[in-house]
Amino acid sequence: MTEADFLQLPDLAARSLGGAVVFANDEFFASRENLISPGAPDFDPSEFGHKGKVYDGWETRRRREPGHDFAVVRLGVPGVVEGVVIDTAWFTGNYPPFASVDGVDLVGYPTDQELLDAPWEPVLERVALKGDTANAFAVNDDRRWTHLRLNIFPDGGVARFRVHGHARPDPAFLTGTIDLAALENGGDVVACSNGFYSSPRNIIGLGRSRHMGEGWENARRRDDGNDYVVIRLAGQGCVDHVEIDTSYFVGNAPGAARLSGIPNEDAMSDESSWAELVPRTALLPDCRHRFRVDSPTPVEFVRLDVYPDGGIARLRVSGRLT
Ligand SMILES: NC(=O)NC(NC(N)=O)C(=O)[O-]
Repeated sequence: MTEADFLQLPDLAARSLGGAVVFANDEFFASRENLISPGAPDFDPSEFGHKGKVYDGWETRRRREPGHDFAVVRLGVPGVVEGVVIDTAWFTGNYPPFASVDGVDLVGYPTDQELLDAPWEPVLERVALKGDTANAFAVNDDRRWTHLRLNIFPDGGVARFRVHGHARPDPAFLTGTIDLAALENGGDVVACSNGFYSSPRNIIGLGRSRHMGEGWENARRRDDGNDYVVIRLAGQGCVDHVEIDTSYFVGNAPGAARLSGIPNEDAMSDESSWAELVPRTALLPDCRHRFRVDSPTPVEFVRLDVYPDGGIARLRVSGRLT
C-alpha cells in the first residue's frame, strides 16, 4: 500500500480509540503518553522545565551504556498494520537515527512484566529516521497485533507514533445487537463527499462527541447536490435501529437525512440496489434522533445522505451480524 493510501486508514493507536502507551524503559525528558496525543506536536522555543527543554513527545536521556530505548503501545482496537508514522517533529539534535517496530497478539490484559516477556515479532525492520520529519513507512504484513513496541536506536525523542491499519476486533464480542458501524467493531468510512472541516470517521468513533470539532463537518454546499458518507459495516448484518446525532451542530445541522444500504460491495455502483433503511427525514439541530428500521435485508454497506450539507456528530447502526 502506498503512503498516500495507508495515511487514509484509521490510527489504531489513537487515544480517542482507547490506545495507550503502557510502558517505556525511559522517559526522562518527555512523557511516553505524548506519542499518541491528537494533533500536531507543539513547540515553544523558550519553554524549559526542571529536567531540560520541554518537548511535546517521548524523549529518553542520552544513553551511556549499550542497548536501546523502547516504548510499548496497546492498540485501541487490535488490527492489521498497513503503515506507521514515526514523527520526530521538533527533535533536531536529539532524534533517534534508527527505529524499528515489533508486534505481539496477546489475550487479556497483560502486566508490564508479561509485556516485557512477550514473544515479540518484527513488524518493521530497522529503518533510518530523519529529524523533525513525519517518517512514514508502509508495512506489508497481514498478522493481527494487540500491542506494538517502538524501538529507537540508541536513544532520543519521537513526537508522535501513528499506526494506520484495519481494525480486527475479537469476534467473541461481536455477538447480539451491536453497533455495526462502530470503528471499534470493525466498521470504517469508505467514501465521503466532503470532509472539509473534520473527518467523517469521527461519526463512528467511541462515545459521544463533546463539541462540534469531534463530529463530521463538510463545507457549505453551493450546488444542487447533497453530501454523503458511505460506511462498510463490521460485517453483513440486519439493522434494527439507527441513531443520527446532530449534537453541537446548531447553525449547521443538515435539514434532512436518509440512510440506505446494500448487501455487498458488488452492488455499490448500481443505484437501484440501495435499499432504504431510514427514508429522507427532517432533522433538528443539536439533537440525537433515533429511528427503528424495518428491513429484513442484510446490509454490509450503509450510505448516509445529508440534505443539502451540514454536520453529523455520530451515526450508530444497531443490528446483528448475519
Ligand atoms: N536541548 C535539548 O533538547 N537537550 C536535551 N533534551 C532536553 N529535553 O533537554 C538533549 O540532550 O537531548
